[in-house]
Amino acid sequence: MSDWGDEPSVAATTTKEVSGWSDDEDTGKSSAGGDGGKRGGYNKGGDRDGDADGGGYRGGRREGGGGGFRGRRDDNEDGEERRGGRFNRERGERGEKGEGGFERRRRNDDDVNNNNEVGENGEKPREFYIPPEPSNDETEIFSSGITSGINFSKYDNIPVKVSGEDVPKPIKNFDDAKLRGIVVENVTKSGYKVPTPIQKVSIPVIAAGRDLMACAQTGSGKTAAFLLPILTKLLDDPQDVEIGKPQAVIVSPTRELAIQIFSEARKFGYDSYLKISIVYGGTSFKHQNECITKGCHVLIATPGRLMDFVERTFITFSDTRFVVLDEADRMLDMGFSETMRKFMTHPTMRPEHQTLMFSATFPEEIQRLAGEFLKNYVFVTIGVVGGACSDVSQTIFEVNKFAKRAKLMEILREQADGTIVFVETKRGADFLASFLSETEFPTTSIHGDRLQSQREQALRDFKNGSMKVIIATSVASRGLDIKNIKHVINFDMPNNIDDYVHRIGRTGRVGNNGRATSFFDPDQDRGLAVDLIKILEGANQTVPEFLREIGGGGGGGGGYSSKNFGGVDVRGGGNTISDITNTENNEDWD
Ligand SMILES: Nc1ncnc2c1ncn2[C@@H]1O[C@H](COP(=O)(O)OP(=O)(O)OP(=O)(O)O)[C@@H](O)[C@H]1O
Repeated sequence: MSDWGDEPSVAATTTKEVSGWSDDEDTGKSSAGGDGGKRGGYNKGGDRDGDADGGGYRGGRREGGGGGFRGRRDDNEDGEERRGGRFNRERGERGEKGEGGFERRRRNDDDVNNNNEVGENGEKPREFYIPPEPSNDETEIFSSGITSGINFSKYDNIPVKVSGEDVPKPIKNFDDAKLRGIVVENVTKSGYKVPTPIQKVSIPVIAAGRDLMACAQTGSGKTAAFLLPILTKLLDDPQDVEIGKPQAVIVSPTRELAIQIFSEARKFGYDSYLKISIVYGGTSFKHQNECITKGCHVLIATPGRLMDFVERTFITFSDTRFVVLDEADRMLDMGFSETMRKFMTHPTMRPEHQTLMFSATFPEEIQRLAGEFLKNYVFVTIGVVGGACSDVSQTIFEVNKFAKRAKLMEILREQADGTIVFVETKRGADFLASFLSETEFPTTSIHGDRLQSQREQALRDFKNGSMKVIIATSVASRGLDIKNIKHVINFDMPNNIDDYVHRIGRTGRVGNNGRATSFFDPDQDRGLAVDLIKILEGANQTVPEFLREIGGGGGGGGGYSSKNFGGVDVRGGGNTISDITNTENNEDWD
Protein backbone atom coordinates (compact mmCIF):
# COMPACT_ATOMS: atom_id res chain seq x y z
CA MET A 1 0.00 0.00 0.00
CA SER A 2 1.56 3.22 -1.09
CA ASP A 3 0.45 4.96 2.05
CA TRP A 4 3.08 3.02 3.89
CA GLY A 5 6.19 4.24 2.20
CA ASP A 6 9.40 4.94 4.01
CA GLU A 7 8.55 8.57 4.03
CA PRO A 8 5.73 9.51 6.33
CA SER A 9 2.70 10.46 4.38
CA VAL A 10 2.51 14.13 5.17
CA ALA A 11 0.33 16.52 3.34
CA ALA A 12 1.02 20.22 3.30
CA THR A 13 0.75 21.57 6.76
CA THR A 14 -2.38 23.48 5.94
CA THR A 15 -4.25 20.37 4.84
CA LYS A 16 -7.41 19.62 6.71
CA GLU A 17 -8.79 16.20 6.93
CA VAL A 18 -12.32 16.26 5.69
CA SER A 19 -14.15 13.22 6.83
CA GLY A 20 -16.45 12.11 9.51
CA TRP A 21 -13.37 10.73 11.19
CA SER A 22 -11.46 13.92 11.10
CA ASP A 23 -9.05 14.90 13.81
CA ASP A 24 -11.14 17.90 14.67
CA GLU A 25 -11.13 16.78 18.22
CA ASP A 26 -7.46 17.54 18.24
CA THR A 27 -7.98 20.91 16.66
CA GLY A 28 -10.21 21.95 19.45
CA LYS A 29 -7.91 20.66 22.07
CA SER A 30 -4.87 22.28 20.70
CA SER A 31 -6.34 25.65 20.32
CA ALA A 32 -6.39 26.66 23.92
CA GLY A 33 -3.52 28.35 25.67
CA GLY A 34 -0.03 27.96 24.47
CA ASP A 35 2.36 30.29 22.89
CA GLY A 36 0.43 31.08 19.78
CA GLY A 37 2.28 32.86 17.10
CA LYS A 38 5.34 33.66 19.13
CA ARG A 39 7.61 31.26 17.43
CA GLY A 40 10.49 32.66 15.57
CA GLY A 41 13.82 31.72 14.26
CA TYR A 42 14.40 29.41 11.41
CA ASN A 43 10.82 28.92 10.27
CA LYS A 44 10.93 32.32 8.66
CA GLY A 45 13.40 30.81 6.28
CA GLY A 46 10.73 28.48 5.06
CA ASP A 47 12.88 25.44 5.53
CA ARG A 48 10.80 23.57 8.00
CA ASP A 49 7.72 22.33 6.31
CA GLY A 50 8.16 18.87 5.02
CA ASP A 51 11.59 18.65 6.53
CA ALA A 52 12.95 17.56 3.23
CA ASP A 53 16.46 17.45 4.47
CA GLY A 54 15.61 15.16 7.26
CA GLY A 55 14.58 17.26 10.16
CA GLY A 56 17.68 19.39 10.28
CA TYR A 57 17.90 23.13 10.29
CA ARG A 58 19.69 24.43 7.31
CA GLY A 59 19.58 28.13 6.95
CA GLY A 60 16.78 30.47 7.70
CA ARG A 61 18.23 31.41 11.03
CA ARG A 62 17.05 34.51 12.62
CA GLU A 63 19.60 36.47 14.52
CA GLY A 64 19.31 36.90 18.19
CA GLY A 65 18.68 34.71 21.11
CA GLY A 66 22.05 35.21 22.64
CA GLY A 67 22.12 31.70 23.92
CA GLY A 68 19.90 32.19 26.91
CA PHE A 69 16.20 31.72 26.65
CA ARG A 70 15.18 31.75 30.21
CA GLY A 71 13.20 34.91 29.79
CA ARG A 72 10.38 32.98 28.22
CA ARG A 73 9.47 30.84 31.12
CA ASP A 74 6.01 30.37 29.75
CA ASP A 75 7.19 28.89 26.53
CA ASN A 76 7.75 25.38 27.75
CA GLU A 77 6.10 22.08 26.94
CA ASP A 78 3.16 22.79 29.10
CA GLY A 79 2.82 26.25 27.69
CA GLU A 80 2.89 27.82 31.07
CA GLU A 81 5.00 28.73 34.03
CA ARG A 82 6.51 25.69 35.64
CA ARG A 83 8.37 27.02 38.63
CA GLY A 84 5.51 26.75 41.01
CA GLY A 85 5.55 23.06 41.80
CA ARG A 86 3.28 20.37 40.55
CA PHE A 87 0.40 20.60 42.90
CA ASN A 88 0.31 24.34 43.11
CA ARG A 89 -0.10 24.48 39.43
CA GLU A 90 -2.69 21.83 39.27
CA ARG A 91 -4.67 22.52 42.35
CA GLY A 92 -3.96 26.12 43.05
CA GLU A 93 -3.27 28.32 40.10
CA ARG A 94 -5.48 26.29 37.84
CA GLY A 95 -8.20 25.98 40.36
CA GLU A 96 -9.79 22.81 41.56
CA LYS A 97 -10.94 20.19 39.15
CA GLY A 98 -14.19 21.01 37.55
CA GLU A 99 -13.12 24.53 36.79
CA GLY A 100 -11.64 23.36 33.60
CA GLY A 101 -8.09 23.72 34.84
CA PHE A 102 -7.12 20.19 33.99
CA GLU A 103 -8.61 20.35 30.58
CA ARG A 104 -7.00 23.63 29.69
CA ARG A 105 -3.65 22.30 30.68
CA ARG A 106 -4.15 19.08 28.83
CA ARG A 107 -5.10 20.78 25.64
CA ASN A 108 -1.81 22.46 25.34
CA ASP A 109 0.49 19.70 26.29
CA ASP A 110 2.47 17.25 24.37
CA ASP A 111 0.00 14.50 23.92
CA VAL A 112 -2.86 16.30 22.30
CA ASN A 113 -1.09 18.90 20.23
CA ASN A 114 -1.88 17.56 16.85
CA ASN A 115 -1.41 20.83 15.08
CA ASN A 116 1.67 22.40 16.36
CA GLU A 117 2.54 25.39 14.29
CA VAL A 118 1.10 28.78 13.69
CA GLY A 119 0.58 30.02 10.20
CA GLU A 120 0.86 33.53 8.83
CA ASN A 121 -2.82 34.17 9.46
CA GLY A 122 -2.55 33.02 13.04
CA GLU A 123 -4.25 29.70 12.39
CA LYS A 124 -2.54 26.56 13.38
CA PRO A 125 -1.64 24.56 10.29
CA ARG A 126 -2.15 20.87 10.67
CA GLU A 127 -0.85 17.77 9.13
CA PHE A 128 -2.57 14.55 8.28
CA TYR A 129 0.14 12.32 9.53
CA ILE A 130 0.24 8.61 9.03
CA PRO A 131 3.38 7.26 10.65
CA PRO A 132 5.55 4.82 8.72
CA GLU A 133 4.64 1.20 9.16
CA PRO A 134 6.83 -0.46 11.78
CA SER A 135 9.48 -2.80 10.45
CA ASN A 136 8.91 -6.53 10.29
CA ASP A 137 12.55 -7.23 9.72
CA GLU A 138 13.74 -9.48 12.52
CA THR A 139 17.25 -8.06 12.67
CA GLU A 140 15.92 -4.54 12.88
CA ILE A 141 13.35 -5.45 15.53
CA PHE A 142 15.93 -7.06 17.77
CA SER A 143 18.63 -4.49 17.33
CA SER A 144 16.74 -1.63 18.92
CA GLY A 145 17.92 -2.09 22.52
CA ILE A 146 21.12 -0.93 24.13
CA THR A 147 23.67 -3.67 24.81
CA SER A 148 24.35 -4.00 28.51
CA GLY A 149 27.61 -2.44 29.68
CA ILE A 150 30.48 -3.19 31.99
CA ASN A 151 28.65 -2.03 35.09
CA PHE A 152 25.71 -4.39 34.60
CA SER A 153 26.87 -6.79 37.32
CA LYS A 154 26.92 -3.90 39.81
CA TYR A 155 23.13 -4.01 39.71
CA ASP A 156 23.30 -6.93 42.15
CA ASN A 157 24.54 -4.59 44.86
CA ILE A 158 21.78 -2.03 44.48
CA PRO A 159 19.48 -1.96 47.51
CA VAL A 160 16.06 -3.37 46.73
CA LYS A 161 13.14 -2.63 49.03
CA VAL A 162 9.80 -4.28 48.72
CA SER A 163 6.71 -3.75 50.82
CA GLY A 164 3.20 -5.13 50.76
CA GLU A 165 1.40 -8.24 51.91
CA ASP A 166 2.59 -11.69 50.84
CA VAL A 167 5.04 -10.41 48.31
CA PRO A 168 5.99 -13.10 45.79
CA LYS A 169 9.62 -14.15 45.86
CA PRO A 170 11.90 -12.53 43.27
CA ILE A 171 13.39 -14.61 40.49
CA LYS A 172 17.12 -15.06 40.06
CA ASN A 173 17.23 -15.67 36.35
CA PHE A 174 14.98 -15.76 33.32
CA ASP A 175 14.56 -19.55 33.65
CA ASP A 176 12.78 -19.05 36.98
CA ALA A 177 10.43 -16.52 35.44
CA LYS A 178 8.08 -19.09 33.85
CA LEU A 179 7.86 -16.96 30.77
CA ARG A 180 6.11 -18.33 27.73
CA GLY A 181 8.52 -20.17 25.38
CA ILE A 182 8.15 -17.67 22.55
CA VAL A 183 8.76 -14.79 24.96
CA VAL A 184 11.91 -16.49 26.28
CA GLU A 185 13.15 -16.87 22.71
CA ASN A 186 12.61 -13.19 22.13
CA VAL A 187 14.36 -12.28 25.36
CA THR A 188 17.34 -14.34 24.20
CA LYS A 189 17.28 -12.77 20.75
CA SER A 190 17.32 -9.38 22.46
CA GLY A 191 20.61 -10.33 24.08
CA TYR A 192 19.29 -10.33 27.65
CA LYS A 193 21.09 -12.89 29.79
CA VAL A 194 20.23 -11.93 33.34
CA PRO A 195 17.21 -9.99 34.56
CA THR A 196 17.82 -6.56 36.05
CA PRO A 197 16.74 -6.05 39.69
CA ILE A 198 13.43 -4.45 38.74
CA GLN A 199 12.74 -7.40 36.46
CA LYS A 200 13.66 -9.89 39.19
CA VAL A 201 11.12 -8.40 41.54
CA SER A 202 8.35 -7.30 39.15
CA ILE A 203 8.00 -10.37 36.96
CA PRO A 204 6.78 -12.70 39.75
CA VAL A 205 4.63 -9.97 41.31
CA ILE A 206 2.81 -9.38 38.04
CA ALA A 207 2.63 -13.11 37.30
CA ALA A 208 0.96 -13.59 40.70
CA GLY A 209 -1.81 -11.21 39.70
CA ARG A 210 -0.79 -8.38 42.03
CA ASP A 211 -0.90 -4.65 41.49
CA LEU A 212 2.48 -2.97 41.56
CA MET A 213 4.02 0.42 42.10
CA ALA A 214 7.66 0.34 41.10
CA CYS A 215 10.43 2.92 41.23
CA ALA A 216 13.77 2.05 39.69
CA GLN A 217 16.59 4.08 38.25
CA THR A 218 16.70 5.24 34.66
CA GLY A 219 17.80 2.72 32.09
CA SER A 220 17.35 -0.30 34.34
CA GLY A 221 14.89 -2.26 32.23
CA LYS A 222 11.49 -1.24 33.53
CA THR A 223 9.82 -1.74 30.15
CA ALA A 224 10.65 -5.45 29.96
CA ALA A 225 9.76 -5.75 33.65
CA PHE A 226 6.10 -5.23 32.80
CA LEU A 227 5.98 -6.43 29.20
CA LEU A 228 7.41 -9.91 29.73
CA PRO A 229 4.90 -11.09 32.36
CA ILE A 230 1.98 -9.39 30.61
CA LEU A 231 2.70 -11.00 27.25
CA THR A 232 3.24 -14.33 28.99
CA LYS A 233 -0.12 -14.11 30.74
CA LEU A 234 -1.94 -13.14 27.57
CA LEU A 235 -0.43 -16.16 25.82
CA ASP A 236 -0.84 -18.61 28.74
CA ASP A 237 -4.45 -17.72 29.28
CA PRO A 238 -5.68 -16.65 25.87
CA GLN A 239 -8.97 -14.87 25.39
CA ASP A 240 -10.55 -14.03 22.08
CA VAL A 241 -9.70 -10.58 20.96
CA GLU A 242 -12.63 -8.29 20.30
CA ILE A 243 -12.49 -5.08 18.32
CA GLY A 244 -12.05 -2.04 20.53
CA LYS A 245 -11.45 -4.13 23.64
CA PRO A 246 -7.74 -4.28 24.37
CA GLN A 247 -6.62 -6.82 26.95
CA ALA A 248 -3.65 -4.76 28.11
CA VAL A 249 -3.49 -0.99 28.00
CA ILE A 250 -0.12 0.73 28.47
CA VAL A 251 -0.25 4.48 28.90
CA SER A 252 2.78 6.71 28.44
CA PRO A 253 3.06 10.49 28.85
CA THR A 254 4.85 11.24 25.59
CA ARG A 255 4.35 10.11 22.05
CA GLU A 256 7.95 9.09 21.50
CA LEU A 257 7.97 6.97 24.62
CA ALA A 258 4.73 5.33 23.51
CA ILE A 259 6.33 4.51 20.15
CA GLN A 260 9.33 3.03 21.92
CA ILE A 261 7.17 0.85 24.19
CA PHE A 262 5.26 -0.24 21.09
CA SER A 263 8.54 -1.38 19.48
CA GLU A 264 9.54 -3.22 22.64
CA ALA A 265 6.16 -4.96 22.84
CA ARG A 266 6.43 -6.01 19.20
CA LYS A 267 9.93 -7.31 19.94
CA PHE A 268 8.97 -9.45 22.92
CA GLY A 269 5.77 -10.59 21.23
CA TYR A 270 7.56 -11.34 17.95
CA ASP A 271 6.36 -14.46 16.12
CA SER A 272 3.41 -14.86 18.48
CA TYR A 273 -0.19 -14.25 17.48
CA LEU A 274 -0.50 -11.28 19.82
CA LYS A 275 -1.69 -8.11 18.14
CA ILE A 276 -0.03 -4.95 19.38
CA SER A 277 -1.33 -1.49 18.46
CA ILE A 278 -0.62 2.11 19.30
CA VAL A 279 -2.64 5.30 19.43
CA TYR A 280 -1.00 8.67 20.07
CA GLY A 281 -1.54 12.33 19.44
CA GLY A 282 -0.24 14.21 16.43
CA THR A 283 -1.31 11.49 14.02
CA SER A 284 -4.41 10.75 12.02
CA PHE A 285 -7.19 9.60 14.30
CA LYS A 286 -8.84 7.88 11.38
CA HIS A 287 -5.76 5.92 10.51
CA GLN A 288 -5.21 4.80 14.07
CA ASN A 289 -8.81 3.79 14.33
CA GLU A 290 -8.42 1.64 11.24
CA CYS A 291 -5.45 -0.05 12.92
CA ILE A 292 -7.27 -0.82 16.13
CA THR A 293 -10.40 -2.04 14.40
CA LYS A 294 -8.30 -5.01 13.39
CA GLY A 295 -8.41 -5.85 17.10
CA CYS A 296 -5.52 -5.79 19.52
CA HIS A 297 -4.41 -7.62 22.62
CA VAL A 298 -2.06 -4.88 23.72
CA LEU A 299 -2.72 -1.21 23.18
CA ILE A 300 -0.05 1.41 23.85
CA ALA A 301 -1.42 4.94 24.13
CA THR A 302 -0.81 8.49 25.17
CA PRO A 303 -3.49 9.61 27.62
CA GLY A 304 -5.22 12.33 25.59
CA ARG A 305 -5.56 10.24 22.48
CA LEU A 306 -6.71 7.26 24.50
CA MET A 307 -9.49 9.34 26.01
CA ASP A 308 -10.50 10.54 22.55
CA PHE A 309 -11.04 6.93 21.57
CA VAL A 310 -12.79 6.11 24.81
CA GLU A 311 -15.10 9.12 24.61
CA ARG A 312 -16.07 8.16 21.09
CA THR A 313 -16.67 4.63 22.45
CA PHE A 314 -14.22 3.15 19.99
CA ILE A 315 -12.32 1.71 22.92
CA THR A 316 -13.80 0.16 26.02
CA PHE A 317 -12.07 -1.62 28.86
CA SER A 318 -14.38 -4.56 29.41
CA ASP A 319 -11.67 -7.05 28.40
CA THR A 320 -8.78 -5.15 29.98
CA ARG A 321 -6.73 -7.35 32.25
CA PHE A 322 -3.74 -5.02 32.67
CA VAL A 323 -3.36 -1.27 32.89
CA VAL A 324 0.21 0.02 32.95
CA LEU A 325 0.95 3.65 33.76
CA ASP A 326 4.52 4.26 32.68
CA GLU A 327 6.23 7.41 33.98
CA ALA A 328 3.09 7.82 36.01
CA ASP A 329 4.36 10.84 37.90
CA ARG A 330 4.99 12.69 34.68
CA MET A 331 1.45 12.06 33.54
CA LEU A 332 0.10 13.54 36.71
CA ASP A 333 2.58 16.38 36.46
CA MET A 334 1.42 17.14 32.94
CA GLY A 335 -2.10 17.54 34.20
CA PHE A 336 -3.45 14.19 33.17
CA SER A 337 -4.73 13.28 36.61
CA GLU A 338 -8.35 13.82 35.57
CA THR A 339 -7.82 11.93 32.35
CA MET A 340 -6.17 9.08 34.21
CA ARG A 341 -8.94 9.03 36.76
CA LYS A 342 -11.50 8.93 33.97
CA PHE A 343 -10.12 5.88 32.32
CA MET A 344 -9.09 4.12 35.53
CA THR A 345 -12.61 4.47 36.88
CA HIS A 346 -14.36 4.11 33.53
CA PRO A 347 -17.71 2.31 33.79
CA THR A 348 -16.53 -0.26 31.24
CA MET A 349 -13.33 -1.07 33.14
CA ARG A 350 -13.13 -4.79 33.90
CA PRO A 351 -13.13 -5.01 37.70
CA GLU A 352 -10.50 -7.77 37.81
CA HIS A 353 -7.74 -5.83 36.08
CA GLN A 354 -4.22 -5.40 37.44
CA THR A 355 -2.73 -1.92 37.64
CA LEU A 356 1.01 -1.41 37.37
CA MET A 357 2.81 1.89 37.78
CA PHE A 358 6.44 2.53 36.91
CA SER A 359 8.83 5.45 37.13
CA ALA A 360 12.34 6.42 38.15
CA THR A 361 11.02 9.27 40.28
CA PHE A 362 7.87 9.12 42.28
CA PRO A 363 7.24 12.07 44.60
CA GLU A 364 5.38 11.06 47.70
CA GLU A 365 2.42 13.32 47.04
CA ILE A 366 1.99 11.85 43.61
CA GLN A 367 2.49 8.36 44.95
CA ARG A 368 -0.34 9.01 47.35
CA LEU A 369 -2.66 10.18 44.60
CA ALA A 370 -1.64 7.33 42.35
CA GLY A 371 -2.32 4.90 45.18
CA GLU A 372 -6.02 5.54 44.55
CA PHE A 373 -5.82 3.35 41.51
CA LEU A 374 -4.06 0.36 43.01
CA LYS A 375 -5.42 -2.42 45.20
CA ASN A 376 -3.35 -4.21 47.82
CA TYR A 377 -0.30 -3.43 45.79
CA VAL A 378 3.33 -4.32 46.12
CA PHE A 379 5.62 -1.31 46.39
CA VAL A 380 9.14 -1.75 45.10
CA THR A 381 12.07 0.63 45.13
CA ILE A 382 15.37 -0.19 43.56
CA GLY A 383 18.30 1.94 44.64
CA VAL A 384 17.83 5.47 45.88
CA VAL A 385 14.56 6.37 44.31
CA GLY A 386 14.83 9.63 42.49
CA GLY A 387 18.60 9.29 42.64
CA ALA A 388 20.73 9.62 39.55
CA CYS A 389 22.30 6.61 37.93
CA SER A 390 25.86 6.45 39.24
CA ASP A 391 27.13 5.25 35.85
CA VAL A 392 26.68 8.79 34.53
CA SER A 393 29.58 11.13 35.24
CA GLN A 394 28.12 14.52 36.02
CA THR A 395 29.90 17.83 35.51
CA ILE A 396 28.38 21.14 36.50
CA PHE A 397 29.77 24.37 35.05
CA GLU A 398 28.85 27.80 36.29
CA VAL A 399 27.81 29.56 33.08
CA ASN A 400 25.70 32.64 32.73
CA LYS A 401 23.15 32.87 29.96
CA PHE A 402 25.33 35.03 27.71
CA ALA A 403 28.21 32.58 27.85
CA LYS A 404 26.25 29.40 27.24
CA ARG A 405 26.55 29.27 23.49
CA ALA A 406 30.32 29.68 23.47
CA LYS A 407 30.66 27.03 26.14
CA LEU A 408 28.50 24.66 24.15
CA MET A 409 30.61 25.17 21.04
CA GLU A 410 33.74 24.51 23.03
CA ILE A 411 32.33 21.20 24.28
CA LEU A 412 30.98 20.12 20.91
CA ARG A 413 34.30 20.82 19.24
CA GLU A 414 35.85 18.21 21.51
CA GLN A 415 33.14 15.66 20.78
CA ALA A 416 29.77 16.24 19.16
CA ASP A 417 28.55 12.83 18.04
CA GLY A 418 25.58 11.57 19.98
CA THR A 419 24.92 14.71 22.01
CA ILE A 420 21.47 15.60 23.29
CA VAL A 421 21.21 19.21 24.41
CA PHE A 422 18.30 20.07 26.68
CA VAL A 423 16.88 23.56 26.68
CA GLU A 424 14.02 25.02 28.62
CA THR A 425 11.77 26.33 25.89
CA LYS A 426 10.57 25.35 22.47
CA ARG A 427 11.72 28.71 21.16
CA GLY A 428 15.10 28.14 22.74
CA ALA A 429 15.31 24.80 20.95
CA ASP A 430 14.54 26.46 17.64
CA PHE A 431 17.17 29.16 18.08
CA LEU A 432 19.87 26.80 19.16
CA ALA A 433 19.15 24.21 16.49
CA SER A 434 19.25 26.76 13.73
CA PHE A 435 22.37 28.35 15.16
CA LEU A 436 24.24 25.04 15.37
CA SER A 437 23.14 23.97 11.93
CA GLU A 438 25.10 26.87 10.54
CA THR A 439 28.20 25.51 12.20
CA GLU A 440 29.96 22.24 11.52
CA PHE A 441 27.44 20.27 13.59
CA PRO A 442 24.42 18.84 11.80
CA THR A 443 21.64 19.42 14.29
CA THR A 444 17.98 18.58 14.61
CA SER A 445 15.46 19.19 17.34
CA ILE A 446 12.50 17.68 19.10
CA HIS A 447 9.91 19.65 21.00
CA GLY A 448 6.18 20.09 21.32
CA ASP A 449 5.87 22.77 18.66
CA ARG A 450 7.20 20.56 15.90
CA LEU A 451 4.81 18.56 13.81
CA GLN A 452 4.71 14.93 14.81
CA SER A 453 6.21 13.86 11.50
CA GLN A 454 9.13 16.20 12.16
CA ARG A 455 9.59 14.91 15.69
CA GLU A 456 9.79 11.34 14.50
CA GLN A 457 12.07 12.25 11.62
CA ALA A 458 14.33 14.13 14.01
CA LEU A 459 14.71 11.08 16.22
CA ARG A 460 15.37 8.83 13.23
CA ASP A 461 18.04 11.23 11.96
CA PHE A 462 19.68 11.38 15.34
CA LYS A 463 19.54 7.62 15.82
CA ASN A 464 21.05 6.87 12.42
CA GLY A 465 23.78 9.45 12.97
CA SER A 466 22.93 11.77 10.10
CA MET A 467 22.36 14.40 12.78
CA LYS A 468 25.09 14.49 15.39
CA VAL A 469 23.28 16.72 17.80
CA ILE A 470 19.67 16.90 18.88
CA ILE A 471 18.23 19.84 20.79
CA ALA A 472 15.34 18.86 22.99
CA THR A 473 12.94 20.22 25.53
CA SER A 474 11.78 18.11 28.43
CA VAL A 475 9.50 16.22 26.06
CA ALA A 476 12.51 13.98 25.45
CA SER A 477 13.66 13.76 29.05
CA ARG A 478 11.78 10.63 29.95
CA GLY A 479 12.17 7.07 28.91
CA LEU A 480 13.87 7.48 25.55
CA ASP A 481 16.34 4.68 25.05
CA ILE A 482 18.71 5.68 22.26
CA LYS A 483 21.91 3.78 21.69
CA ASN A 484 24.03 6.58 20.46
CA ILE A 485 23.43 9.13 23.20
CA LYS A 486 26.93 9.61 24.51
CA HIS A 487 26.53 12.95 26.16
CA VAL A 488 23.64 14.83 27.76
CA ILE A 489 24.10 18.58 28.01
CA ASN A 490 21.78 20.70 30.12
CA PHE A 491 22.17 23.98 28.27
CA ASP A 492 19.35 25.21 30.49
CA MET A 493 18.84 23.49 33.78
CA PRO A 494 15.39 21.98 34.19
CA ASN A 495 12.85 23.42 36.59
CA ASN A 496 12.93 20.54 38.98
CA ILE A 497 15.36 17.91 40.10
CA ASP A 498 13.26 14.98 38.88
CA ASP A 499 13.60 16.23 35.34
CA TYR A 500 17.35 16.54 35.85
CA VAL A 501 17.54 12.89 36.91
CA HIS A 502 15.48 11.75 33.94
CA ARG A 503 17.40 13.90 31.47
CA ILE A 504 20.83 12.66 32.46
CA GLY A 505 19.40 9.14 32.50
CA ARG A 506 19.24 9.22 28.70
CA THR A 507 22.84 8.10 28.92
CA GLY A 508 24.59 5.58 31.18
CA ARG A 509 21.94 2.92 30.56
CA VAL A 510 21.95 -0.81 31.39
CA GLY A 511 25.37 -0.68 32.96
CA ASN A 512 27.07 1.51 30.35
CA ASN A 513 29.06 4.57 31.31
CA GLY A 514 27.52 7.89 30.41
CA ARG A 515 28.36 11.57 30.59
CA ALA A 516 26.30 14.61 31.52
CA THR A 517 27.33 18.27 31.55
CA SER A 518 25.15 21.02 32.94
CA PHE A 519 25.31 24.80 32.66
CA PHE A 520 24.27 26.23 35.98
CA ASP A 521 23.36 29.88 35.81
CA PRO A 522 23.22 31.20 39.38
CA ASP A 523 20.79 33.92 38.34
CA GLN A 524 18.29 31.37 37.12
CA ASP A 525 19.04 28.08 38.79
CA ARG A 526 19.77 28.99 42.38
CA GLY A 527 16.62 27.22 43.56
CA LEU A 528 17.91 23.91 42.28
CA ALA A 529 21.24 24.04 44.10
CA VAL A 530 20.38 22.11 47.26
CA ASP A 531 18.67 19.25 45.45
CA LEU A 532 21.40 19.15 42.86
CA ILE A 533 24.07 18.80 45.53
CA LYS A 534 22.14 15.89 47.03
CA ILE A 535 21.87 14.18 43.68
CA LEU A 536 25.59 14.65 43.00
CA GLU A 537 26.54 13.33 46.41
CA GLY A 538 24.11 10.43 46.14
CA ALA A 539 25.81 9.37 42.92
CA ASN A 540 29.35 9.90 44.29
CA GLN A 541 30.04 12.84 42.04
CA THR A 542 32.18 15.88 42.74
CA VAL A 543 30.23 18.90 43.94
CA PRO A 544 31.83 22.07 42.57
CA GLU A 545 32.73 24.70 45.14
CA PHE A 546 30.57 27.40 43.55
CA LEU A 547 27.53 25.15 43.90
CA ARG A 548 28.23 24.45 47.56
CA GLU A 549 28.43 28.17 48.19
CA ILE A 550 25.12 28.77 46.45
CA GLY A 551 23.54 25.83 48.22
CA GLY A 552 24.69 27.29 51.53
CA GLY A 553 26.26 23.99 52.50
CA GLY A 554 23.00 22.23 51.65
CA GLY A 555 23.10 18.61 50.71
CA GLY A 556 25.87 17.62 53.05
CA GLY A 557 25.60 15.67 56.25
CA GLY A 558 22.25 14.01 56.07
CA GLY A 559 22.87 12.81 52.56
CA TYR A 560 20.22 12.24 50.03
CA SER A 561 16.71 11.89 51.31
CA SER A 562 14.56 9.65 49.24
CA LYS A 563 11.39 10.72 51.02
CA ASN A 564 10.43 13.38 48.58
CA PHE A 565 11.25 11.14 45.73
CA GLY A 566 8.90 8.34 46.61
CA GLY A 567 11.36 6.09 48.35
CA VAL A 568 8.90 5.43 51.13
CA ASP A 569 5.74 3.40 50.97
CA VAL A 570 3.10 5.97 51.95
CA ARG A 571 0.89 3.25 53.41
CA GLY A 572 3.29 3.20 56.34
CA GLY A 573 3.95 0.49 58.85
CA GLY A 574 1.03 -1.84 58.22
CA ASN A 575 2.92 -3.53 55.46
CA THR A 576 5.83 -5.85 55.46
CA ILE A 577 8.98 -4.06 54.41
CA SER A 578 11.82 -6.23 53.26
CA ASP A 579 15.25 -5.00 52.38
CA ILE A 580 16.49 -7.47 49.84
CA THR A 581 19.63 -5.65 48.94
CA ASN A 582 21.06 -8.60 47.12
CA THR A 583 18.33 -10.55 45.46
CA GLU A 584 20.81 -13.28 44.56
CA ASN A 585 21.55 -14.33 48.10
CA ASN A 586 18.58 -13.24 50.04
CA GLU A 587 17.11 -15.97 52.15
CA ASP A 588 14.12 -14.10 53.53
CA TRP A 589 12.13 -15.09 50.54
CA ASP A 590 12.32 -18.82 51.09
N1 LIG B 1 17.88 -7.88 31.42
C1 LIG B 1 18.43 -7.08 30.51
N2 LIG B 1 19.64 -7.37 29.98
C2 LIG B 1 20.19 -6.55 29.06
N3 LIG B 1 19.63 -5.41 28.59
C3 LIG B 1 18.43 -5.09 29.09
C4 LIG B 1 17.77 -5.90 30.07
N4 LIG B 1 16.60 -5.31 30.36
C5 LIG B 1 16.50 -4.18 29.62
N5 LIG B 1 17.60 -4.05 28.84
C6 LIG B 1 17.88 -2.92 27.92
O1 LIG B 1 18.11 -1.80 28.73
C7 LIG B 1 17.73 -0.60 28.07
C8 LIG B 1 16.93 0.27 29.03
O2 LIG B 1 15.70 -0.35 29.31
P1 LIG B 1 14.38 0.51 29.56
O3 LIG B 1 14.23 1.53 28.47
O4 LIG B 1 13.27 -0.43 29.81
O5 LIG B 1 14.80 1.27 30.89
P2 LIG B 1 13.90 2.11 31.89
O6 LIG B 1 14.20 1.60 33.25
O7 LIG B 1 12.47 2.09 31.45
O8 LIG B 1 14.52 3.55 31.74
P3 LIG B 1 13.84 5.01 31.92
O9 LIG B 1 13.63 5.22 33.38
O10 LIG B 1 14.84 5.94 31.36
O11 LIG B 1 12.55 4.97 31.17
C9 LIG B 1 16.97 -1.04 26.83
O12 LIG B 1 17.81 -0.86 25.71
C10 LIG B 1 16.70 -2.51 27.06
O13 LIG B 1 16.65 -3.23 25.85
